[in-house]
Amino acid sequence: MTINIDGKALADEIVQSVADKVTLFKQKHAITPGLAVVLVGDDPASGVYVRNKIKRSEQAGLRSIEHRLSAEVSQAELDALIDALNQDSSVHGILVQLPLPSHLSDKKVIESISPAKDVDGFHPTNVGRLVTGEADLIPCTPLGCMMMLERQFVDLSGKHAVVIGRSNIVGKPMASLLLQANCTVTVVHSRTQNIEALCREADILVAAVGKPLFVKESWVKPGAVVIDVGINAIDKEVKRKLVGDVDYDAVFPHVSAITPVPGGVGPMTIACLMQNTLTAAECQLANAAAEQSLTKI
Ligand SMILES: NC(=O)C1=CN([C@@H]2O[C@H](COP(=O)(O)OP(=O)(O)OC[C@H]3O[C@@H](n4cnc5c(N)ncnc54)[C@H](OP(=O)(O)O)[C@@H]3O)[C@@H](O)[C@H]2O)C=CC1
Ligand SMILES: Nc1nc(=O)c2c([nH]1)NC[C@@H]1CN(c3ccc(C(=O)N[C@@H](CCC(=O)O)C(=O)O)cc3)C=[N+]21
Ligand SMILES: [Mg+2]
Repeated sequence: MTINIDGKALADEIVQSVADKVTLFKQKHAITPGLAVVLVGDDPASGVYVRNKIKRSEQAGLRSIEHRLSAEVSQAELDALIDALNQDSSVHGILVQLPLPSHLSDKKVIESISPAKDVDGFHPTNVGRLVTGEADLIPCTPLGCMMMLERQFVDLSGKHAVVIGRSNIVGKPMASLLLQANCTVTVVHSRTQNIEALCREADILVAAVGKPLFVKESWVKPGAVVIDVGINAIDKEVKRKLVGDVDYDAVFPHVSAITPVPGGVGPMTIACLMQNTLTAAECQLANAAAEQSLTKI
């Protein structure tokens, strides 16, 4: 019997546990953790994502602040906004929705966010800490995938994990976390030879390709656990439909567990964003307290 890994249900649990911790945090410090989301332009696909973020922030008891900028905003204007958010002590987390329009630099923006407020975990400082295993802020999508895997396995140690995709936001951090969890990790990408055979070796297969229904049943080892990160909008009889990078129906009978799309990794990403916002607020308060006690000496 194959298990459908219900990301929505697990996300509900995580958001509830964040909400409980936020209640305690507010009682103790009289501060509400704040998350600032910056959206440039109006990409229709980001609409649902942003609505879900706002809904989840409310459930978690966080303050969510939105900044919607025109698609024509200049790099200097965007830099000024991020600077202001870095300075604003009521903002604990900053997320700039990527990718940005082509006249703006993703890299420049990522590097301008204070590492302490970088709830995406994309700043080079946080990427370095992730690789050395000492990160507080871990990229939300890979973190959500790890939580689902940890539910599925007693121990990830020694499992062969194959990650399809090597982007900075999903594939690379995912590979780092799996390695940290003592998996043997293979990363495959568009230049990989014999990709199907490599994937068929996987005990854990993580697909982050961005190609609808890319992974077929012949790509999976019987009994494998499959995590489908892909979110691809396809048009089906006028209605927009979301499908993953994995051909769920074809793969399902052969594997021991698989995440659906929608309702899998997506909701977990947002739940982890809530958790990272609380973590960021906790770390900022602890750092402020440490600085205070230093100035007293
Ligand atoms: N559920 C969630 O919360 C999130 C979902 N996503 C979704 O995950 C998917 C991946 O996102 P992201 O990592 O940003 O995508 P990118 O486009 O940045 O990266 C895709 C990766 O897949 C590889 N790839 C592309 N084509 C092939 C191929 N034919 N064979 C093998 N490898 C290939 C690329 O290889 P190369 O490097 O050689 O070009 C690249 O490394 C998308 O569908 C995205 O929408 C993304 C973020 C969050
Ligand atoms: N700085 C930055 N950080 C990100 O984390 C980031 C980003 N930019 N840019 C875009 C991608 C994509 N992404 C998604 C998160 C949740 C869902 C999600 O909740 N999906 C729901 C369904 C949504 C629907 O119904 O359309 C699901 O899969 O069930 C989708 C996509 C985060 N990203
Ligand atoms: Mg760009």
